[in-house]
Amino acid sequence: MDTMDTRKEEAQMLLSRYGQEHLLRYYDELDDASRRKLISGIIQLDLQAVEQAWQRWKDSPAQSLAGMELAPLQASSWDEYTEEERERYASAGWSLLEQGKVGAIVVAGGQGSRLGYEGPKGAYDIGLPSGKSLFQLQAERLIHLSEKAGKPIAWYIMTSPENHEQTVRFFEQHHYFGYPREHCTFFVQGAMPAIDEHGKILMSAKDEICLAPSGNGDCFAALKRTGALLDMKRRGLEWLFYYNVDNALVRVADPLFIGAAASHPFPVAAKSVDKLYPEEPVGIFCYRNGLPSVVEYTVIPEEVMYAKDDQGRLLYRQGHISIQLFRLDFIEKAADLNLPYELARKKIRHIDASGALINPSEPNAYKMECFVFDFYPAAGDMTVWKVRREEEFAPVKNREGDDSPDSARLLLLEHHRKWLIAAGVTTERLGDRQVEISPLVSYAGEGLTQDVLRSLGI
Ligand SMILES: CC(=O)N[C@H]1[C@@H](OP(=O)(O)OP(=O)(O)OC[C@H]2O[C@@H](n3ccc(=O)[nH]c3=O)[C@H](O)[C@@H]2O)O[C@H](CO)[C@@H](O)[C@@H]1O
Repeated sequence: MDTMDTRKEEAQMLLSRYGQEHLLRYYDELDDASRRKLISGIIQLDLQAVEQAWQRWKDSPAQSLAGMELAPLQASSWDEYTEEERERYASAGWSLLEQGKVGAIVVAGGQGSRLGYEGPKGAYDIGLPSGKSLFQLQAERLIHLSEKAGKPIAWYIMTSPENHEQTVRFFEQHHYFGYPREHCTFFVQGAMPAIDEHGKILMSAKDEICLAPSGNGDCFAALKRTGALLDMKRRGLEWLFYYNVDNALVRVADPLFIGAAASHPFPVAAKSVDKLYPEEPVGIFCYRNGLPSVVEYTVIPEEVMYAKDDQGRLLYRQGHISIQLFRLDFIEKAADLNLPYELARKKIRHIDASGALINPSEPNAYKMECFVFDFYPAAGDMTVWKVRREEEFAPVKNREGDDSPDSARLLLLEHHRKWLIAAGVTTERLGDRQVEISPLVSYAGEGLTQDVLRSLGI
């Protein structure tokens, strides 16, 4: 028996243990190169994890809440602190930045399918007068802080197998937006197979398994696998600022947040906003069996979604905006935790048993993802600060309407208008002009002197 046959037999045995033999359905039709490709794709699958996720889902789709005691998580607001306290936190944050102890990680491996954009989401131009992409806005905010701090901020960019090359090329084409290249680390997350309604793994071609990025919860394990975690340790980082690629207003590496988190004993801190309405598509912060958690918006049961407190406000109103700080010792532990995979119903292109391509217009199968917030319980407890939505949260998720490029652009421009008014510019002088202020000029509205305003043509 030649080696190819042996490898096929190995794959067959493995597959039959998990009821996935159909993946070899086309094997005999394939040429040698395709056979090799298919077998190596099969060998790399974590079939046990697929099986576990499927069983869990089948037994109880809203599994995460079964048998759990739920309680709301209260968030503090910056407004509850005195000016003095806020200054103390901000200066603690600056001190950590000046010592180079804070890095930033952007999770940018997602597919952006709701936006209907094929490229990496961070490359998206939301139509600002400057034409800056989301990545550029983030890079310039970090550059601004690191110049003030006099220390570089190590920036880690998580991509997925399907958008890695495009992402790196985008950065190269734009000369890293002026970011010092040696402080920019790209690392690739993992992928998991898509499955159908019966838990069977789908194929995207006769020699190819249908894979999708395995969720942002892979970030810490991927940091470890790729050596990026070692890089963090070498640099002496103590905290990592985590954020979604799609928030046009994110205050990357916010010194106030860093200082506040570092002044508390917990290894995880997060920002939240008050939910606008019960069905708003954001996860909700809560305690589950006494541990800090997030219930994702896709699985919030109605009785939780609409529950009110005695003042008539939403009981579970702290919306998760995916802005976190993680202490490095926590990340090291988290990198070895196996988070459960959740199933998400999506439109997935694949081939059927006859080899015909299925290109669905409605969700037809499941992707498997693990979520970063599933690490929160492991922290024991965490601090959450409520921030002003109009200052820090402008997500770009949908093609149009709420949470779209248009809504994010308007929020950002409105925010900058407020900065100008706070700097003394009258509304008469501004008129209906839309002025965009470069993050290189101002990080959060500071520094808008008369000279700067003149240079902006105001
Ligand atoms: C799972 C998760 O985080 N959900 C949060 C996410 O929802 P949302 O529905 O946006 O979650 P997505 O999983 O689509 O994406 C969140 C972020 O994770 C990245 N990503 C996603 C999948 C993947 O395999 N790899 C990867 O890097 C995406 O590029 C994006 O930056 O943001 C909302 C705020 O805007 C929060 O209220 C949700 O609780």
